[in-house]
Parts: sequence; C-alpha cells; structure tokens
Amino acid sequence: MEEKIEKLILWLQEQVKNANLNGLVVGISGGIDSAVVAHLIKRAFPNNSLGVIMPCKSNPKDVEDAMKVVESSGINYVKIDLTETHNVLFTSIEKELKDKGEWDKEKARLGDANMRARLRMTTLYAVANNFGYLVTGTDNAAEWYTGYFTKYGDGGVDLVPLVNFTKGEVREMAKVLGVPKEIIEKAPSAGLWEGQTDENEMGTTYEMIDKYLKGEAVPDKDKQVIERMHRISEHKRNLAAKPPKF
Ligand SMILES: Nc1ncnc2c1ncn2[C@@H]1O[C@H](COP(=O)(O)OP(=O)(O)OC[C@H]2O[C@@H]([n+]3cccc(C(=O)O)c3)[C@H](O)[C@@H]2O)[C@@H](O)[C@H]1O
Ligand SMILES: Nc1ncnc2c1ncn2[C@@H]1O[C@H](COP(=O)(O)OP(=O)(O)OP(=O)(O)O)[C@@H](O)[C@H]1O
Ligand SMILES: [Mg+2]
Repeated sequence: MEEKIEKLILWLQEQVKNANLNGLVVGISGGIDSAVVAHLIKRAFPNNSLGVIMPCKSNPKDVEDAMKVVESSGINYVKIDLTETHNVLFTSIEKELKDKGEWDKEKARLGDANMRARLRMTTLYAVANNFGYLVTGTDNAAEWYTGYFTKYGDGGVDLVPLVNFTKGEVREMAKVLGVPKEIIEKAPSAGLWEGQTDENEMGTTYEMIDKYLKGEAVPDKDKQVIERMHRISEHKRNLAAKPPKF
C-alpha cells in the first residue's frame, strides 16, 4: 500500500503541473474518503493544499470529525457554512413550484439533498479559482461503479484519485496514512438527511460491491442491485449527451 500511495502522490503532482496550476483543494466531510484525500493532497502539496469544511444543515458531529481530519493531516482549512444559502435557494424554488401546483414533496427530498452536494461543488470551484487549485474528488471504485454520487455535485470534480480503490482498500490506505481510527470505523454516510447511511440507501453493502468488483461471487440479490445501479448511472460517468452534426 505504501508504494501505491507514493505513486498516487506523484500522479497528483503531475496533474497539477500539467494543468499549470498551483495545488489541490478537497471538501472535508468527516468521512473516510475525504479524510484519505486530505492526507494525500497535503503530502503531495504541503504548502498548496486546502480542505474546505461545508456544513449544510449537517449534524455538528460531522464538523467535529472533519476537524479531527484537519488535525491528523495538518492540512490548511477553511469552514464555510452553507445552511443559510441552501435555505434561501431551496425555499424560493419550493415557493415558485408550489404556486404552480407542481411541488412534489416526496421527490423534493432528493432534490434538496442533491442541492447540498451541488452547493459544495460550487463553493469548491470558487475557492479553487481563488488559489489556482484543482478540485479533488473523493469517489472510490464502489461509488464510481454504482454511480452513488450526485451528478455535478460531489461527482463534479477535476480529479478522482481513489477511483481504482475499493472501499476496503481505502480503509487500508487510511490506516497507513494515519487517519483517526474513529473516522475509519464509522458507517459511511452521505449525510444528506438525518440518519442516512450509504448501505441502507443502496440496499447492498460495500463489502458486496468490493467483492463484485474483484470478480468474486456475490449473492444474486446483491448482484442485481449493483448491476442495476451501474446501468442507470451510466450518464453520470460521461459528459453531456451531444447530437451528431445534422
Ligand atoms: N439516462 C439519463 N441520461 C442523462 N441524464 C440523466 C439520465 N437519467 C437521469 N439523468 C439526470 O440525472 C439526474 C439524477 O442524478 P442525480 O442528480 O445525481 O441524482 P440521483 O442519482 O437520483 O441521486 C444521487 C444519489 O447519490 C447519493 N449520494 C449523493 C451525494 C453524495 C453521496 C455520498 O456517498 O456521499 C451519495 C444520494 O444519496 C442519492 O442516492 C436526473 O435529475 C437527470 O437530470
Ligand atoms: N459537510 C461537508 N463538508 C465538506 N465536504 C463535504 C461535506 N459533506 C460531503 N462533502 C464532500 O462530498 C464527498 C462525498 O461524500 P462521501 O460521503 O461519499 O465521502 P466521505 O464522507 O468522505 O466518506 P464516507 O463515504 O465514508 O461517508 C466527501 O468526500 C466530501 O469531499
Ligand atoms: Mg460521508
């Protein structure tokens, strides 16, 4: 794993050099994926890396955990609270659609959640412009394959360094990098609504997705969930659809 980490760090340095920019920024959530990326970018660019903590109606525990990652990695950081911004934008959309009689409360929950991820993306790009940094994503192989991310939200990034690592490998990497134990052990969550966990929402587990990606046998029920998620999220892994020239 040490060797893979060294190669990843060189790769990160090369990407920034090729882009003619100065360094890297990442959103730090208090979860393991962003903890690993924060440690990696701090190692790649000790003086040109930044973590952004962006609570958005979030559980205060997430900010505490994000601060543990700031401490363990030693990364420079800034905290930008998006709660008020989200309120203003979301309630104005709600009002207009309600006035038209088109408000769907059920579907709105997902729209609300995805808006949090897209506001974070917008914030990261504003910060990246300011410093001349690239925006670093945190998706691992399991999330990328299943499309378990918000299109143009946490999926809207310049680099995805963890995309070839299963969740299990990300945990292994976290240990080597010195990510705090409690961050490594907590249940993965997008934190987009109270009590959300990735595995509850997906209907399968990272253990199963990792096995599937390694070509190992998984129960039929899990295989079907994974293959369906992959199929319906194909559009997220591509740029916008273009018609041919007529
Ligand atoms: N076939 C197609 N071709 C082109 N575009 C297509 C499309 N189908 C949908 N779309 C577009 O994509 C949109 C749906 O995609 P999207 O907006 O991403 O929304 P969606 O995939 O429905 O939801 C995002 C999922 O990712 C999870 N998530 C989000 C953020 C972070 C994390 C985490 O682990 O931390 C997890 C979240 O909990 C939720 O389950 C549609 O509204 C439509 O605009
Ligand atoms: N409150 C937040 N502040 C800053 N960035 C955030 C916040 N919430 C989410 N993000 C960004 O969105 C990314 C996607 O979230 P995701 O939950 O997949 O990763 P994670 O929280 O790092 O790890 P885990 O999957 O174990 O919860 C995060 O890695 C982080 O970059
Ligand atoms: Mg998370």
